Amino acid sequence: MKLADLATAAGLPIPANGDAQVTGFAIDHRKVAPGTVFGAFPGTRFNGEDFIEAAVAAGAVAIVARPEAKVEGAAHLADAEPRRLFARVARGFFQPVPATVVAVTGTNGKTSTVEMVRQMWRMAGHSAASIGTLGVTTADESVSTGLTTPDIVTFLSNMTGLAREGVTHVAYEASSHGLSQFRNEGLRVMAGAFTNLSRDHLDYHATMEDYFAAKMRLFDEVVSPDGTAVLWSDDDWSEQAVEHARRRGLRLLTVGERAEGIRLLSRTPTHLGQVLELEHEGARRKVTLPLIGAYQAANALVAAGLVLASGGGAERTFEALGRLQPVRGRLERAAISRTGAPVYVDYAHTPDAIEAAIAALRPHVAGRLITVFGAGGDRDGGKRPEMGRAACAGSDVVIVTDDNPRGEDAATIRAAVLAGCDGKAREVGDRRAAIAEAVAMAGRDDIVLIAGKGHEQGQIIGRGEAMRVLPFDDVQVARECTA
Ligand SMILES: CC(=O)N[C@H]1[C@@H](OP(=O)(O)OP(=O)(O)OC[C@H]2O[C@@H](n3ccc(=O)[nH]c3=O)[C@H](O)[C@@H]2O)O[C@H](CO)[C@@H](O)[C@@H]1O[C@H](C)C(=O)N[C@@H](C)C(=O)N[C@H](CCC(=O)O)C(=O)O
Ligand SMILES: Nc1ncnc2c1ncn2[C@@H]1O[C@H](COP(=O)(O)OP(=O)(O)OP(=O)(O)O)[C@@H](O)[C@H]1O
Ligand SMILES: N[C@H](CCC[C@H](N)C(=O)O)C(=O)O
Ligand SMILES: [Mg+2]
Repeated sequence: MKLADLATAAGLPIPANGDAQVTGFAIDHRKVAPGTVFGAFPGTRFNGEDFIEAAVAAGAVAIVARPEAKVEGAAHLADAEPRRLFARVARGFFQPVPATVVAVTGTNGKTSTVEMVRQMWRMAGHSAASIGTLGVTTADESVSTGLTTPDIVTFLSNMTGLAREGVTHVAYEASSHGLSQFRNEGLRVMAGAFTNLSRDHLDYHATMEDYFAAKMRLFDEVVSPDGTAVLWSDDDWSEQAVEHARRRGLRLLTVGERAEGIRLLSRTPTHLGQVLELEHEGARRKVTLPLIGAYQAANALVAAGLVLASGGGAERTFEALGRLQPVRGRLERAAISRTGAPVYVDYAHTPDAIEAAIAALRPHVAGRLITVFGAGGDRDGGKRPEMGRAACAGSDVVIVTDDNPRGEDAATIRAAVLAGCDGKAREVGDRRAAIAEAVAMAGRDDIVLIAGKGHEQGQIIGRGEAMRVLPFDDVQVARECTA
């Protein structure tokens, strides 16, 4: 593909070396080969502009960078927001892409929702994939990418790879980091969903308003102008999210108790799931969801909204809700203790999520709810006491332990969590010992909740060069402790 063609498609003037063949795209200069378009972005640790010379020496034919960057020996594709321009230029190169793409943003529920959308599309006979925290998941396999939102080159090449394998439908998770760094765009997004907003990542975003604004880029810019916004209606931020979608002229599909699109009339927990009464386009429906918890009902309904917004028929879509499979590490029943207490593993790692996970289990607890959790290092420190408060308010016994201390002192993190606990929690730093203690004390009527790591396979210790990942899997450890 010629550089001139890509420039024209991106609405740019044709560069002097427009005849150059483009062979690939890179945002890391170490991945530049002859014919690469290199994106040079100022980042949090490095300034990519420092590597422009090296990229040109390695054969880059064009550099996407801010106007003030110094570029010699290659075309300078300039924009004040070079990450956005990079996505726009790359979209011409990464072809084909799946025809039906939808995205989900929100503090909690993204992974669950994209996975449910994938399952429902598959039930409708489509070749579907999801991309997010669990990696790239298709009907056959799940391949981890390390981050929730991979970098833009990985994102677009995954899309092309999936399209070449025949995948026609993709649901992806749009994290606030990903959205603010333009890591996931460059293709037509038919619908976008908003699940909720609550405290997280205030180490990266200055205020909740900034955090919300980052998420709203999904409706302001990423979803196609003729697309649909699917909005959970019952969150404190829902109305403002509706405003963003409306201002952009997107079609609206609200979902929830206060919604007009898919209205949740009632929700009745059963032993293994819940019965939902819904109203959609004037028709009342009863759905038996084989998953517990209000939060899983919310995610399932938002998923249904996305399936409808991408062309799914109502009958089939609502019927599919009854056949959803559990999402890994989200209220996953990992084991039953020797006394008969169920042990659940959940990925709750924000105050709101801990509250939601506890609320999901409460109707099923006859005795005590025993919660084991910790907070991650090198992440928003302010959420720690709030997580402690949420856990202690809703549980009968709380054990505070470690969860990926990363570059921080684990005891200091635990102390910050315990500061929200009013002396109600005990502290067991070693996560395996903490889980063992919870399981050992659980009687027949009790339930154990192990929160924070969900599907994760390791305990991250140290930072930078010193970082190590010690194998750790809450589900497996729960099984070992109950064996
Ligand atoms: C804070 C943050 O989000 N950083 C992400 C960001 O890095 P950055 O742009 O700041 O990169 P940088 O290291 O400062 O380098 C700047 C530029 O120079 C380039 N460079 C750098 C060094 C070099 O030798 N040569 C070179 O070309 C880099 O490729 C980069 O383009 O862009 C990188 C590529 O897209 C990401 O890998 C990186 O994620 C880091 C590793 C990370 O830990 N991110 C987490 C916080 C994250 O994004 N998490 C969210 C999920 C959060 C949630 O919803 O809970 C996610 O979406 O995964
Ligand atoms: N709709 C929801 N409302 C409140 N809490 C939720 C909701 N959905 C999920 N949660 C909580 O958040 C946890 C993580 O869910 P999930 O992985 O689907 O979210 P995510 O948005 O992908 O998270 P991350 O930002 O880490 O990628 C769940 O285990 C649960 O505790
Ligand atoms: N996407 C989230 C995952 C957090 C998971 C939790 N186990 C932790 O390490 O805090 C983050 O990177 O902030
Ligand atoms: Mg996720």
